[in-house]
Amino acid sequence: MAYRVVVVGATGNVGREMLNILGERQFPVSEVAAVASPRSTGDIIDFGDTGQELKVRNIEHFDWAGWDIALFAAGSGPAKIYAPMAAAAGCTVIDNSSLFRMDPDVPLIVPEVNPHAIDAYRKRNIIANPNCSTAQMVVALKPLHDAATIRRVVVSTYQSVSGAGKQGMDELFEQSRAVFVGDPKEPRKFTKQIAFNVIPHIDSFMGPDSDYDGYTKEEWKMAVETNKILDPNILVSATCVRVPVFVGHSEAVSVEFEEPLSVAKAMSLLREAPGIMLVDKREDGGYVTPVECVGDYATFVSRVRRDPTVPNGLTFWCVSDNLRKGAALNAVQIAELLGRRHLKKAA
Ligand SMILES: NC(=O)C1=CN([C@@H]2O[C@H](COP(=O)(O)OP(=O)(O)OC[C@H]3O[C@@H](n4cnc5c(N)ncnc54)[C@H](OP(=O)(O)O)[C@@H]3O)[C@@H](O)[C@H]2O)C=CC1
Ligand SMILES: N[C@@H](CC(=O)OP(=O)(O)O)C(=O)O
Repeated sequence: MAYRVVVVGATGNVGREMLNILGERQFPVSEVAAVASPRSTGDIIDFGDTGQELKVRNIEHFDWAGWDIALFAAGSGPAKIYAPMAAAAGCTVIDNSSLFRMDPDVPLIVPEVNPHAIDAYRKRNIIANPNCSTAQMVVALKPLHDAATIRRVVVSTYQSVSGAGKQGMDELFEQSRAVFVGDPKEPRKFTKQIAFNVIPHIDSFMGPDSDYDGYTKEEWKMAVETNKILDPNILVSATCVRVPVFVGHSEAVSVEFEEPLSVAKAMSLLREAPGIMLVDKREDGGYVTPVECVGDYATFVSRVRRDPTVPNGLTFWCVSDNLRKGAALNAVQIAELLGRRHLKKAA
């Protein structure tokens, strides 16, 4: 037995990676539907490297009955309309948007960190996938938190333009060319020039009624999602920055613990932890950069060192493919977890 799986937003950056990863991991599918907006109805796309082609279906006319799992990567607007529709028809939704993440009746899952929380999914038949920057950070924090209890995290992100979808990638490409040939380089998707620049602004600004006044929503999401996934007592202060990299988010993470944790112990825990690849040689090139993580499943951790400015502190660098662990891979891992723990339909 196998599942009937819908990929919503199948023509986008994340949707295409979902199809790739379903194929790569040989997820047990009996049928896959590629669904997107009416703009792409009838387009033909590949089901990863399986050799199968899929004709894109219009979400507005899609019949959710009889489908087992829907992986949504179309943003909050379509999720608000269609995820409850799919869920009510008996199709379990795994949604990549931020819409349901903080809903107390919707589990927010990173399988390496809080797999058991998935058991509450039946309340709404919806499971949320975290923000891309949160996902890679909590995978790295989990083994360290288990060993020495994290009190506070200060993180700065270096987020690639693919986090802003196809339009973000096109803007970096076109602006880079425009800089060289002297054409105008007006920002469209981003607030300022992204080519050869960095922008300390991702998502909207939080208002004065919030504890996070002056932070952006991306920075707030990193804090509250870490609390929901890992531990509500961890304090998180994030600064999220868009950088001119196509794929791969990087993070400089400083952690304060309740208990002492040596660099050697932290490295040994990270080496053994699921989803982590420790690459940490204190020499030229002994660390991972975003272009090196593209297409990989792992969250790469490098440059682990003691933070001498606090009693029990460590600082590290972490890099991951935001379209994979930050979105599509994590969603497929959730589907695998759901299958193992609840659906039990596949062989
Ligand atoms: N990129 C990332 O790192 C992360 C993304 N996400 C989430 O995934 C979503 C998709 O991201 P990404 O793939 O990068 O974005 P893209 O812009 O590359 O793709 C958007 C996809 O959504 C589809 N879509 C847009 N509007 C509708 C609609 N009204 N009904 C049905 N489908 C629609 C598009 O279809 P069409 O081609 O027909 O327009 C396309 O397939 C994001 O909005 C976000 O919620 C979450 C975490 C990380
Ligand atoms: N905001 C992320 C991608 C994303 O879509 O996040 P969210 O699903 O939390 O809105 C980025 O720009 O890199």
